[in-house]
Amino acid sequence: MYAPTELEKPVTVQTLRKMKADGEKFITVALYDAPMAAMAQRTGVEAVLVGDSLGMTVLGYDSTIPVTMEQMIYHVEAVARGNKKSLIMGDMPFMTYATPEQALTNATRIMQAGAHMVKIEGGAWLAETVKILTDRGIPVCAHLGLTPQSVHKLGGYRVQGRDEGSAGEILDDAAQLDQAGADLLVLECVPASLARRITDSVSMPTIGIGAGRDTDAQVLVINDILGLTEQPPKFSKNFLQEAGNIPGALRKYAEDVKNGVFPDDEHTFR
Ligand SMILES: Nc1nc(=O)c2c([nH]1)NC[C@@H]1CN(c3ccc(C(=O)N[C@@H](CCC(=O)O)C(=O)O)cc3)CN21
Ligand SMILES: CC(C)C(=O)C(=O)O
Ligand SMILES: [Mg+2]
Repeated sequence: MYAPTELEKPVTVQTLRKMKADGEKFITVALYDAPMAAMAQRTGVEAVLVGDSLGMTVLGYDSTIPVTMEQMIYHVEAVARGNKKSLIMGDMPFMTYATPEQALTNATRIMQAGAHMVKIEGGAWLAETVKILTDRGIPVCAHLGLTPQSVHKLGGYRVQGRDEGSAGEILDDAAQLDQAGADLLVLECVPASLARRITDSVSMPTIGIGAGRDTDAQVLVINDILGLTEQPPKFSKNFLQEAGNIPGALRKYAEDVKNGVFPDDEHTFR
């Protein structure tokens, strides 16, 4: 059984690719401040995501749509000060990567704030942007399935890819983003079988949230791990309840992912 320990050296994209090849799960947490980022480093969390979910979890908005570049930069800087070992990913806010030119300008600012990678939501339409960013040395994490910045187009925070047609589309999007040079792929709220098919078919590591246990990694929002969310998504789990304290909750989440215990059936869509 795996027990988490402090990260010894900085985690890179290459570290995560090797873990995929070796079949070792890696841990990701979406978090927003220096002390939590430091705790993640001490707990061996390989990647931290400064998510635009901060609009909902920290700032009190109803969606991620109002989040600005200035807010993302403020929180990326805080996380980068608190953590010198995890791979730091920064979400690009709504409409800041609508064109490749906007994506270049805005990704530059996220990287200069201390991120090691940017994350963008969308499918094949982003392939050109992924190529332009990665060719210029900016690693990219793609994000498919439930893409919260499109909540008004999707009609709510709903499971995606349940019928054969939409599943095929997501599979095709993943292939095109992989081909374009994306470094990682978040799969959110998709059936476990689809996440597994994608994970087996792309070269980049996949990170699941509500995507079953067969992705290369898992991510959860720290507020959900710590039971701070009023109406938490079904796929999330309050680890503070069993652990009793905050470091213990983070450790339990990391252990359960590494040991293939989380997510179980209760936290998985079929
Ligand atoms: N605290 C928090 N956790 C998150 O995981 C998260 C955020 N905030 N904010 C940004 C997005 C929004 N996310 C969400 C929000 C709600 C559901 C949700 O309520 N889903 C339904 C499933 C509906 C269905 O079955 O189709 C659920 O009951 O979980 C899912 C993802 C994920 N992200
Ligand atoms: C839930 C994760 C994947 C995210 O995009 C965020 O925290 O903003
Ligand atoms: Mg996000």
